[in-house]
Amino acid sequence: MRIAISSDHGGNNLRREIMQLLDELQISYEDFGPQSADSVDYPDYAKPVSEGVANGEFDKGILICGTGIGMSIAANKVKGIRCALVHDVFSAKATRCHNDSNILAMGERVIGPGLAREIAQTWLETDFEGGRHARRIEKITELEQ
Ligand SMILES: O=C(CO)[C@H](O)[C@H](O)[C@H](O)COP(=O)(O)O
Repeated sequence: MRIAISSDHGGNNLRREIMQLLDELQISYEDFGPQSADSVDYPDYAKPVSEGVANGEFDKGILICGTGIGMSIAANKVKGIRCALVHDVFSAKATRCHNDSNILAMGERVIGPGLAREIAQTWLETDFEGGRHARRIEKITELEQ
C-alpha cells in the first residue's frame, strides 16, 4: 500500500504524528508537505494528494488541516475521490466498509494525536465490504458525470 499525505499549516504537527505511525506500520508514503510552519492555502496541498489517488499513483491519501473540513471539501472536488472527514473510530471503520473512502481527512484542532493515530490505523486496516455498498458507490460515481 502506498499513501500520499499532506496538510496545511494547521495540520503540520498531526501530519508528522501520522507519518510516524506510517513508519511504525511499515507503510510507504510520499509527503507533499508543507515543510515549513508558514501559513499556506489548503487547496494547494489537497490537490497533489487527491490527484495522485485519483490517477492511481497512490492507493490512499491522508489530508490534515485545522478542522479537516477545508481539506475534505477540496479533495471531494476531484473526480474519483471519496474523502471522509473522520474524528471517531466507529466512522473510520464504517467509511471504509461502506463508502470505500480513498482519502481520510482529520483536523488537528479537533482531536488529539492518540485518537488520530487510532482513527488512521483503523481506516488503513479496514477493507471495503462491497455488496450493496458497491451499488451505492456506483451511484456516487454517476453523480460525477
Ligand atoms: O479549512 C479549514 C477550516 O475548514 C482549516 O481548518 C484550515 O486549517 C484553517 O481555515 C486555517 O486557518 P488559519 O486561521 O489561517 O490558521
